[in-house]
Amino acid sequence: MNFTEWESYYTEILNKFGFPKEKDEKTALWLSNEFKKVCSLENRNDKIFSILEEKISRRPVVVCGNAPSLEKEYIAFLKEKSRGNEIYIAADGAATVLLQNNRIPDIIVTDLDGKHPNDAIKEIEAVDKGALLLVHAHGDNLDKLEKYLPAFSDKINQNTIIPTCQCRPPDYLLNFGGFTDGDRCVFLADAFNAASVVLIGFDFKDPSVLPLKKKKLECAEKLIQLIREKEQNPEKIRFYSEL
Ligand SMILES: Nc1ncnc2c1ncn2[C@@H]1O[C@H](COP(=O)(O)OP(=O)(O)OP(=O)(O)O)[C@@H](O)[C@H]1O
Ligand SMILES: Nc1nc2c(c(=O)[nH]1)N=C(CO)CN2
Repeated sequence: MNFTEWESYYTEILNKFGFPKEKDEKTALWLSNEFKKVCSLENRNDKIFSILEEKISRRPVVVCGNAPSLEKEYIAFLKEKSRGNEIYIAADGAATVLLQNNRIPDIIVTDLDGKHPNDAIKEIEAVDKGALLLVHAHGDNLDKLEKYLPAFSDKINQNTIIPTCQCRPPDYLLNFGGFTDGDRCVFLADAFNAASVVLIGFDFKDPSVLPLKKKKLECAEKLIQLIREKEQNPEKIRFYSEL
């Protein structure tokens, strides 16, 4: 979804959470400047788009959310449903769970704000092993970006680290739509025309989450539903429980 289409959903989310747009824009600009220091803007978006297209287009995709059910569903998916040719897109802390199960995610979508402090360290490890990292700027993660971005500095120039935001994107940043890391994985797969998307590790009724996370998960559920309704083929995006 491009920004023009995304903007009305974005405004609704800002109002729902009381997040100021200016704070999102400030972090996005900071991230843009970090990229400006080390790489040229010329042809950059073309390169990034072709990298993502090569990874995702016409491929079966497994999107991994980080609900407590993730590990069990991953093991069951591998045993019972996988054809062995899927690419894995992990939402933030889901990357840690995949790594613990000997799977390097192909792509990680993160705001570096996962529930375990170790998640960002594991994401750095996954990038060293070949994962692409979509690193997200929003109004409440500037501190995390400042802390962890230096660990990726040698990769910024190699198009392995792709900066994203939820506001209107400044130079270098991309916005495919979506809010939480998990639903943004689905927006990404949809933007690059995945052949199919299976979601594992999504539990919108998880009783263990705190109220703010619960509210964020409500948004994630609605946004995933929105993408599913836009899809001409209703079978294309399915939760594990629907397989
Ligand atoms: N029950 C759940 N608990 C946590 N995450 C879930 C759950 N169900 C789905 N998810 C998805 O997994 C993603 C990754 O969650 P994680 O807790 O690792 O990161 P997070 O940085 O806290 O997520 P976010 O910042 O997007 O809220 C979430 O963005 C959400 O979309
Ligand atoms: N400003 C702001 N934006 C967000 C936030 C957040 O806490 N603040 N959290 C998100 C997913 O957790 C996504 N976007």
